[in-house]
Amino acid sequence: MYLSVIKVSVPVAEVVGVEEGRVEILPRKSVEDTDKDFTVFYVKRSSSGSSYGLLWRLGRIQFSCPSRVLRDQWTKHLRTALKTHSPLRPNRLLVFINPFGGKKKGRKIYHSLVAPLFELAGISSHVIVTERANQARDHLLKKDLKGFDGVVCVGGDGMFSEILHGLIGRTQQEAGLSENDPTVALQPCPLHIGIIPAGSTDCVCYATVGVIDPVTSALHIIIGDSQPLDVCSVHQASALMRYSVSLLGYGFYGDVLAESEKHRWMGPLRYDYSGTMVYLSNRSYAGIVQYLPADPLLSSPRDRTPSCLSFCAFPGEWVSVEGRFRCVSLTCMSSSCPKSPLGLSPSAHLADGTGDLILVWDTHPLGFLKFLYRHTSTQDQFDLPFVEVHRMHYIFPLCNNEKKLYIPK
Ligand SMILES: Nc1ncnc2c1ncn2[C@@H]1O[C@H](COP(=O)(O)OP(=O)(O)OP(=O)(O)O)[C@@H](O)[C@H]1O
Repeated sequence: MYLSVIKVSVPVAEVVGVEEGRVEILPRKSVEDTDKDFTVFYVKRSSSGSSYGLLWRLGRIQFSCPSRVLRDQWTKHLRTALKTHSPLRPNRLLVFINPFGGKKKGRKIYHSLVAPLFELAGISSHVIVTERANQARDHLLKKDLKGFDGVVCVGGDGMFSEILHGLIGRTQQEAGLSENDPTVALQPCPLHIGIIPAGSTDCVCYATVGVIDPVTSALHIIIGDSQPLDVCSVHQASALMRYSVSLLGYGFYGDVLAESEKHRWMGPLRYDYSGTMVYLSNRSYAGIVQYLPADPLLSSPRDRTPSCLSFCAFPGEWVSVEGRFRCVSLTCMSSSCPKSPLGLSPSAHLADGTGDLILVWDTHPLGFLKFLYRHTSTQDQFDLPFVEVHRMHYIFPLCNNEKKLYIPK
């Protein structure tokens, strides 16, 4: 008889938890309370599908010791090692669940897939299921947040945006800074935001984690992973309108997002429906766009580089363009999602202080359809004569009265 030995090596930083006995956590918890055994749970990279290594699962290895005393020593030392080697792991989290996001499965996703993992990792969580829009934002602006290491959002991009506004606003309030002044240097938020995807597009989750999968996101939160993000602020007449990390759109995308809000009852399908309706209306929009370009020697939207994490400022000259556009879009990240795997701007950086400005000049409907269609494949959507893309630091979109810049909620 041959015995095959499988060697598994796991960095301590990726151990999720240690339990006495023979224990199973997902899909259901089961415990066989034996004296000499213990189970180690860890982050296991899944090899399924195209997202190799991005999809994370809960790995599990059982160990048997010659005695209970030795078993207890092992579990004690492993738990201590987890504390000392992973100081960035959260201990206490504030969780907001939007029960109406996406396919309305937020509560189920959290309680069946995420809560058991948090419990295994020794994380205590205070869960709030929202009863109205902006409840999470208001809570973060006004309530006591002492003792929390982070905020978890169970929902989609709209819910993430609420939490972003709440945390940025609270941090500036406490620092005595005015968010209405576009020249003020805002304070970074001390609390991290974790996203458990349960929305319709989950674009922020996809662009930062690489997959839309609640278990993967929960494991990233547990081991204290973090990813800085550029946040763009939009001001009008000396007042803050919104913060955004993904798409700000004038023209086609702006209209699709605005239209889709009217058909929320359709769930995720509302984007396909609204996209078709707005495309069929075949509109173009007049406007003037002024922007401050980023240094092209440092990075460009077409250099196909992976995202960088450093801030790079460039004191360049303002550029102004005017005419009729199909759409003017600004994105601070690739804005990729399952419908558009490479996103609006595939080489956009997540945290370098720049955004990508995409100008699509007025063109015939079939040309525009070609541009839209290329977002669903790996074809270069910028390689069309009526499309321009620029990496920039600041923008002044001066739209005419026809349409306003659409800023997602
Ligand atoms: N209890 C609630 N009732 C109604 N609206 C809510 C509630 N809680 C949150 N919201 C609002 O619902 C909006 C949409 O939520 P969410 O982003 O979670 O789902 P989605 O719109 O389906 O997904 P995506 O934004 O990814 O397309 C958010 O703007 C949020 O402010």
